[in-house]
Amino acid sequence: MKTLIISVDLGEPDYQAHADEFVMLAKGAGAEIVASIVARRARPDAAHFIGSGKLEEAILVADEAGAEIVLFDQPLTPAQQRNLERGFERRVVDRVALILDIFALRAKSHEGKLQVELAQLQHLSTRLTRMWSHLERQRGGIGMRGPGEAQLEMDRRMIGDKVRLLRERLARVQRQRTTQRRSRSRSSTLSVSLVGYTNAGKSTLFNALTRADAYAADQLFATLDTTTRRVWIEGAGQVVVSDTVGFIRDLPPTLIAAFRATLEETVQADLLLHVVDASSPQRDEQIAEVNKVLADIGADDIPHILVYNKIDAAGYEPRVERNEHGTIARVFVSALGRLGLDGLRGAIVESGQIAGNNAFTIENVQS
Ligand SMILES: Nc1nc2c(ncn2[C@@H]2O[C@H](COP(=O)(O)OP(=O)(O)OP(=O)(O)O)[C@@H](O)[C@H]2O)c(=O)[nH]1
Ligand SMILES: [Mg+2]
Repeated sequence: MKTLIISVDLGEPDYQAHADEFVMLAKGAGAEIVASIVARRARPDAAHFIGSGKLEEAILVADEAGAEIVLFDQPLTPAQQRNLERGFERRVVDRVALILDIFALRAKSHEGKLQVELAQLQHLSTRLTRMWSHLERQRGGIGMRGPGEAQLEMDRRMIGDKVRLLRERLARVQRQRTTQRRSRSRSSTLSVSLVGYTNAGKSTLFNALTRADAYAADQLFATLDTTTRRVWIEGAGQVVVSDTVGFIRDLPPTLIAAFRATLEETVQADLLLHVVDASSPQRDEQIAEVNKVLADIGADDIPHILVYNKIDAAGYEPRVERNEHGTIARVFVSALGRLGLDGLRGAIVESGQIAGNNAFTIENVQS
């Protein structure tokens, strides 16, 4: 779809990196970018986010480029979105809706689809509610009780019903998953979750780690989400490795809420491999962002290793770094170039012994 991108430079030092990331998001959603516009502002305008002069300019650009849709690189208030749509006479999609859209595209499992749909409806319903309360102030005025109001009330009720239905279905799916997880944790297999910023290379690393032992019996976990595999690692035995959803700056709260159950699966892991794109200039900011979400879902006390990936592009050699206590803190690898993977396996074995022993003790106490 022919797309106009509007990004806003609010004077942040890493504006360019944010703008580049948004272009990646847009392309990920299937946008064909035919034009882009940068607006520089000290602070957002309440009505349109960008100033009215800039808006006029952007409308001209959109017309000339034949843009069918406008992607806006910021979260918009419902009023801003409405005003912009009126000006452009096109659909305007903000950063939050774009992220939700990509999740909808990518969701494969039944549960994932339900979670995204729930987040989308909740995003939509806040917009409806505000439109509604805006009208409510005018209630009683002559001519204000027309079909528009009835339509809104109907939309609102329908969304409410749908949200309730989705919640019930999700609860059912999640109960099943908890049962599966319990039977898994009863066996003393070590569970390792790959977490990290989106595009850090988690899936590539997941494939590199699991395909190396492709003979391992996948069928045992046929009922699990496709992103979990069982592999044999010399010294650790059977290890359950999970690839997880990537994190991103400004992850919409509705999405975190909807995905809480999936994310909480991470909390159940014995060991986290926090995958970092070592070649990104934004890597420290991305590490902080991931740590924030981990803390948010209560996973910040799980033993973890920072895996500096893409060393081929960053110019590092494979190596294993320990902290001042002698514990492995960072492992440098290239998932794509298959460098440093033995070092990583060794780190999993070593860290897994500490983490796994703890898990094992707790299980012994319980039984
Ligand atoms: N140069 C280089 N590129 C890599 C390496 N590992 C992964 N990539 C590339 O990085 C991109 C993202 O890789 P993914 O494995 O999809 O990243 P991810 O963390 O799973 O991303 P999300 O699923 O979006 O969160 C792909 O184009 C990979 O080919 C590496 O070691 N070196
Ligand atoms: Mg991935």
